[in-house]
Formats: sequence, C-alpha cells, structure tokens
Amino acid sequence: MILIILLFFLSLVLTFWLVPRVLSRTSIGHFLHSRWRFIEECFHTHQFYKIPKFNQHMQQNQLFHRVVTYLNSLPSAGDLNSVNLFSCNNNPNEITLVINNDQVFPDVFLGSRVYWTLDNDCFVLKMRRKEKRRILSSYLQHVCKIADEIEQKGKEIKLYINAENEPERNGRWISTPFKHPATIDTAMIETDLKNKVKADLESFLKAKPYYHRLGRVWKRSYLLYGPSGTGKSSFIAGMAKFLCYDVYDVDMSKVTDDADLKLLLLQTTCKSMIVVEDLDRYMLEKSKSVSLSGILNFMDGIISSCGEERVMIFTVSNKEQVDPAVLRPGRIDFRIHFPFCDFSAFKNIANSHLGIKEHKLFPQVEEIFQTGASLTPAEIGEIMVSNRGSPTRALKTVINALNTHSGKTGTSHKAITHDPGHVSSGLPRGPRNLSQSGSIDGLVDAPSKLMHNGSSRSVEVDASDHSGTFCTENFHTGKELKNLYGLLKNRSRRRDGSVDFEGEGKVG
Ligand SMILES: Nc1ncnc2c1ncn2[C@@H]1O[C@H](COP(=O)(O)OP(=O)(O)OP(=O)(O)O)[C@@H](O)[C@H]1O
Ligand SMILES: [Mg+2]
Repeated sequence: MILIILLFFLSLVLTFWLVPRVLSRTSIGHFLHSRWRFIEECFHTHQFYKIPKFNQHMQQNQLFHRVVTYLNSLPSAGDLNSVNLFSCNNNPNEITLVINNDQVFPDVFLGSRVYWTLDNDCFVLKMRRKEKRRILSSYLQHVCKIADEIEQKGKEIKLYINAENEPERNGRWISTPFKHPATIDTAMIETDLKNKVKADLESFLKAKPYYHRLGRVWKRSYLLYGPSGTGKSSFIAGMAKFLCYDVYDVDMSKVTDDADLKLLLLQTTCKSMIVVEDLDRYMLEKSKSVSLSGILNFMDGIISSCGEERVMIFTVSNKEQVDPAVLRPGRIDFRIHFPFCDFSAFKNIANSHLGIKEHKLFPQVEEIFQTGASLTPAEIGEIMVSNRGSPTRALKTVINALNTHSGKTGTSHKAITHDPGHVSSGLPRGPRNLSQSGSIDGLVDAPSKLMHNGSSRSVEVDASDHSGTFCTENFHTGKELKNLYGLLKNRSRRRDGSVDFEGEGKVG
C-alpha cells in the first residue's frame, strides 16, 4: 500500500515538476512548442505583407531598416536557432543581429501573434487575416516608434555653432561631433535634483500628444543659474547626452540682428537642444545687436513653433539682472540653481576625484565650510586634479584655499549676499592679492614666473613659495594659460557682485 502511495507521488512529481522543466530547458520543449504553434496556425488564414529593402528606383526603403532595428531589439531575438551577427565600421562594439532567410521570427502585439521572415532582400510580415484590421496599422507604427527611439539613443550627437554671417556660407551652423564626457550623473549638484531633471526630461520626451492637445508647441525651456565655475555648461552637455539631442550653441556675439536670430532658429532641426549661455551678460551689453524683443520672440514667439521637440537652455550668473519677461513660464519652464560647493558637494568631489569617502582632514574641512567659506566646484575640482597623487596634499590645499576666502574676516559669501556693497568693497569673495598665501593664489601668482622655452611658454608654480602643500605643475600650452586666466576671471566676476548667492540648489 505504502509502495503504491509512494509511486503515485513520484509520478505526480515527474508529471508536474520534472517533465515541464526538462521540456522547457531542452530543445525537445522548443521543438514541441513550435510544432504546436504550426498546427494551431494551420487552422487560420493569413495575410502577408512584403517590405523590400529597395524601391523600384533602387532607393533604400527606410521601413526595412526600421524593421531590422526593431527585430534586433526584441528579447526573442536571442532565442532563434541561428542568426547572422554583424558589427559595423562606425562602431565595432555594436553587434547587429540579422535573421537568416529560412528563420521565422515571432512577435506578439496586442495579444496577437505575428511572424517575420526574411526572403532575400525583403521582409515578409505574416499575421492572421481576421486580426489585420485590428493590429496592422498600429503594429507598424509601433515598429517604427521603437526603431526610431533606438536609433535616436544610439546616434552620434553633434554640436553646432553659429558662424559669422557670410553670404557665401551655406547655412549659418557649423557642426562637429559632440564628445563631451559629462553626464547628468557626474554633475556636482544634489542627487535629488539630478533625478528631478531626468524625470522632467523623460516626461517631456513622451509628452507630444499632451502638448498638442493643449495647442502648445512641444518644447521645454530650462534656466541654469549660478556663479561661474559651478558646472552649468557641463550639465548642459549631460542633458544633451541624456536626450541624445544635437546641441545648437548660439553665440550671441555672432548674431547680427533680430532677423538673423530668427534665421538661426529656423535652421535648427527637431530633437535638438538650443543653448544660449551667459544671457544676463549679453543683455547688459550696451552695443548688443539683438533687441530684448528679438530675444523674447526667439524664446517663445511664433517662430519657435517652426520645428518641434526642442529643449532650450539659457544660462545666467545672476537671474535678478534679467528682465522678468524673459523668465516667465513658457519662456522658462524649469530653473536649476548651481550654487557654490558646500561640505556635502565637497565630499562628492573628493570621492569622484580622489577616490576617498572619508579622511582625517574632513572634520577640518567641514568646520571651515560651517564658517561660510566655499569655493566653486571648478576650483575644488581643479585643486584635486592637480593633487590627485596625494589626497592629503589635495585636502590641505583645499583647506588653504577655503581659509583664504573666509578665514581672515570670518564672513561668509552668504552674508555678503544681503549686502551688495560688501561685494564690491573687496571682502572675502573678491579676487585675492597675488601675494596672499594659498594654493590657488599660487596659480594666480604664476604669471610672474613665465619662462620662455622655445616656442612654448612654460609657467612653473613652486609649492614651497606658498603653503608648501601645493602640487608643482608645468603649464605649457596657451589653453592652460587660458585656464589660469579663467580662474582670475572667475574671481573678478564675483567682485562684480554678479553672482547669485541663494544657498542650496533648488528647482524653481
Ligand atoms: N562633475 C564635475 N567634476 C569635476 N569638475 C567639473 C565637473 N563639472 C564641471 N567641472 C569643471 O568645472 C569647470 C567649470 O564647469 P562649467 O564650465 O560647466 O561651469 P559653468 O557654470 O558653465 O561656468 P561659466 O559660468 O564660467 O561658464 C570646468 O573646468 C569643468 O571641467
Ligand atoms: Mg559655462
């Protein structure tokens, strides 16, 4: 009796556990499954649609390529018995999978099963006749949409800059591949804020029907504001890469008049990012060639409806200096503040640049931050890059630089905010005297040590002249000298009181 019960249980286990597992993990299961599908399909009549690679004039059929991209993206692509694998010259790491002539590629859409086969240079789509009305058109739209999204993600981004307005030039934009290494994730702003921006961009990408239902142009505008060197331009690069949009960087100094600005906009493409940097500074210029009304129309005028799916980005140091009409919703939809570094931002930079999460000097750094001292992410990053061989030396250099900012008066830059008079009176955030101690001042001091070395000018900065903690660096190129100049310029901008000291990053 016991034996019978045991045998019964054994047969149950075999039937319901072992057999399905064996079948699902071996080719027997696959074979039986496909035979069953074949038999099932025999009871239906089918409709066939051909998608040839070329038309009668031997021009490429874009739908054919979209189908290739789409089929490649399906998870079932890997289940086929045999496929051809290709990689292209442009990107050898990208493997493309192309089905064989004799392969059947199944797909499911809205609960219906469809089949793709490749017949020489022609895809054949097979679906049940009774279902074609319900799914054919929406299925093909789905194929195109997915393929376009994939292509958009994989495409090489381009940076366009507006050239001088010369009659013989064909178009106003010159392009170059955009290879900026920054991403939204590498930006030195709060993680929450990064996630908000990503979510906002993602929802914008999907919002075409929504915008159209409202009768609005499908575009979104961002204002990035904050002092120089806080990472605004790098963030723009990250946003462009996130969207996979080409970037049109408008150099306002090359725009000849309002009409020229309109023309530039007309010559941009959809799915692009239009960037105008330092708008506040441009608007303060006395002899500017574009009027306020020209800028307002560019941002949200009738002309902005020529071309869709565009993101516009404007950067300013001080948004208070910008006409409120420029900042109204529609012209600016999302504001991102780029503040000076606080201790938490400092720790992120130390982690990314030096690979340290903790250090015995951190409490000292924190203490100085609490006095209100701070540097821009660019300044801290630069010190860390220069001293990356020694975290201790890097941190000591940061401490020196922070002390130089706040130590002597104990006044924070936040305190200065409310008293613009102080800003121009040369208090802590102003440019430091060349003879002051501190590593960055060491850099500033460098021009006095310019050395002529053949055709290249070499600037040697000697640590021992100052705090003794500064990393010795040689500056050989004009670009590096320009960086030095940039640091000087950053300081003098702060003296102008043109920066916005609002404290923590926030979304407007
Ligand atoms: N995540 C980062 N980590 C380290 N350095 C960074 C980071 N982001 C930007 N930087 C550096 O900081 C410097 C300033 O960045 P960026 O040019 O983006 O600032 P900005 O706010 O646009 O300045 P400006 O207003 O002067 O144009 C650059 O040299 C850049 O390489
Ligand atoms: Mg910038």
